[in-house]
Amino acid sequence: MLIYKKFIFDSAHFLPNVPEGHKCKNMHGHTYQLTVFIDGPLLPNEGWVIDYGDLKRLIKPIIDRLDHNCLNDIPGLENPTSEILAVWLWNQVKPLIPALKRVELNETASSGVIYEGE
Ligand SMILES: Nc1nc2c(c(=O)[nH]1)N=C([C@H](O)[C@H](O)COP(=O)(O)OP(=O)(O)OP(=O)(O)O)CN2
Ligand SMILES: [Zn+2]
Repeated sequence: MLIYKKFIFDSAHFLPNVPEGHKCKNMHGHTYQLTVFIDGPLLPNEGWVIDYGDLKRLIKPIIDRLDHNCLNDIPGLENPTSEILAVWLWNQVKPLIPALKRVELNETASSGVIYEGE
């Protein structure tokens, strides 16, 4: 069974590698929405795959590194496109939650990325 939990965070960024004149060369901010999907068996006693509270406890410290910070200042996020941030989030979460199946990251209401590992 696939379950999910969403996290919202606000971060500033700019994209250093876009051409001069591209709007994303300028520092700006987004309210990102991250959805993590966990795949596992329905545990018969608990009646759940994993406690949503445990997901929050494990993932919130990662989100706290991003929230109200400039992504470009974080090692590995020097070029913080949605794609690179999704891979970075995957690499942070996967060791903590091996049952991680997918991350979905929305940068805006209309733009986002889905990553399921290599
Ligand atoms: N493939 C990618 N393209 C773009 C990325 C990205 O991470 N991956 N990022 C940006 C910028 O961060 C930009 O701030 C967001 O662009 P966009 O979705 O075009 O934002 P808008 O709010 O202008 O989009 P609307 O069309 O108004 O919804 C650019 N490209
Ligand atoms: Zn942006």
